[in-house]
Amino acid sequence: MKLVADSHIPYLKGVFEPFFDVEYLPGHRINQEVVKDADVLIIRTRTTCNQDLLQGSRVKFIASATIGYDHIDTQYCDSNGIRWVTAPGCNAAAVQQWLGAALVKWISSKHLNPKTLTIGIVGIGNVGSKVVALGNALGMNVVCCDPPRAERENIKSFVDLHELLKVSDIITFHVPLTRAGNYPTYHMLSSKNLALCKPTAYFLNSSRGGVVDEVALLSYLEQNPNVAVALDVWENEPDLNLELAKRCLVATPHIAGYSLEGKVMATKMVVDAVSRYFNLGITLWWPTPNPLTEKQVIASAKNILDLIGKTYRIESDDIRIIDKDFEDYRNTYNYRRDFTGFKVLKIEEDAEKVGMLGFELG
Ligand SMILES: NC(=O)C1=CN([C@@H]2O[C@H](COP(=O)(O)OP(=O)(O)OC[C@H]3O[C@@H](n4cnc5c(N)ncnc54)[C@H](O)[C@@H]3O)[C@@H](O)[C@H]2O)C=CC1
Ligand SMILES: O=C(O)C(=O)[C@H](O)COP(=O)(O)O
Repeated sequence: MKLVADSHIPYLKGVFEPFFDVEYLPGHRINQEVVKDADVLIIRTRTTCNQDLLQGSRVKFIASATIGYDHIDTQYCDSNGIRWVTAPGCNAAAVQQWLGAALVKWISSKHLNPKTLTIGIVGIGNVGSKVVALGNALGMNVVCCDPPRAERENIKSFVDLHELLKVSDIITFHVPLTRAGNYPTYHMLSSKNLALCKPTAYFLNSSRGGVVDEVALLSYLEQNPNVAVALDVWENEPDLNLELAKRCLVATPHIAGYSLEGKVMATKMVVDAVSRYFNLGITLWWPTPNPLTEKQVIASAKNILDLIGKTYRIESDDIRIIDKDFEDYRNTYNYRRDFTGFKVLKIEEDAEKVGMLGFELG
């Protein structure tokens, strides 16, 4: 059997060679020709798995080493007997850290007190829940919107999107990109919705580019100079809306999820999934040596904001200073450690909140 894998999934090489003919290719080069005699695909966001790619192939199993799956035509797969899986939650802590670092940058540049701010979180899944914890740890007023969950779980404390947009100082999106269903997210930050927001708000998007209408956001920014924006995801990656990027406080090339922990976990989840599906007997797989066994040590921090800043300087990933193109930067990224990769020896304030964010205190 043949397995085709994205060559930029770390720690995968060697794992499946005893069981399959394995071919590694950059995600965008996994095309119909390559896939036609493949049985398994292990992919990232860079391979669009739809009828064009899959029709006439032998593929029966697709594992994506990602949280999001808008690059998979799930309907086509389901109706053609192709099983597909993802890696839910794998890099949620990395996105939480990106968000934290983007908040630190805004709060410190404006000399704000986090305790006076309301954070509106859209999408309370694996990532959104970690952002709730972050907001709570910073003493913010936290407002949540997730209509699918509110409906399914009868949650009364969630508000609707319009309400969230009106009351929030910080508005952050953690939803899948969807164009159909009862609650589509495509362009949910539209010019109509922007008009409801405070003219001093901070908008953050680390979910998918299409969630924000970039044309509407740019024009809103031009009319509201006190608005701030942090974007990690873009409508036409890797082609950027450079005008919008120029006006952002934070502009990064889709690396919010790029922690060492997130990447190891994503690979582990796809390895386990392929092993289970094909009964390969690979159990308790971790890379050897496991790069996560050693934590990085932070000797001391003043408070949570200082601690976050010590784990990640988001400026270093700014699209306007990096000397590589978008995809090259991602493909050669030096995966950072997220909060779970740090041990904190001493913190002057907020010690009781450190554990809430996944740090080890010791
Ligand atoms: N920038 C990056 O590197 C990364 C981006 N992502 C993106 O973040 C998204 C969210 O990730 P997770 O939290 O792990 O996904 P998740 O599936 O755990 O949670 C998504 C939540 O959004 C909710 N939702 C769906 N439609 C909604 C709507 N119209 N309004 C409000 N809420 C809605 C769902 O009910 C669910 O609770 C992923 O789908 C992915 O596209 C994920 C990881 C890394
Ligand atoms: O997990 C997701 O969803 C993401 O957006 C990833 O962080 C992006 O990862 P790649 O598959 O593009 O490496």
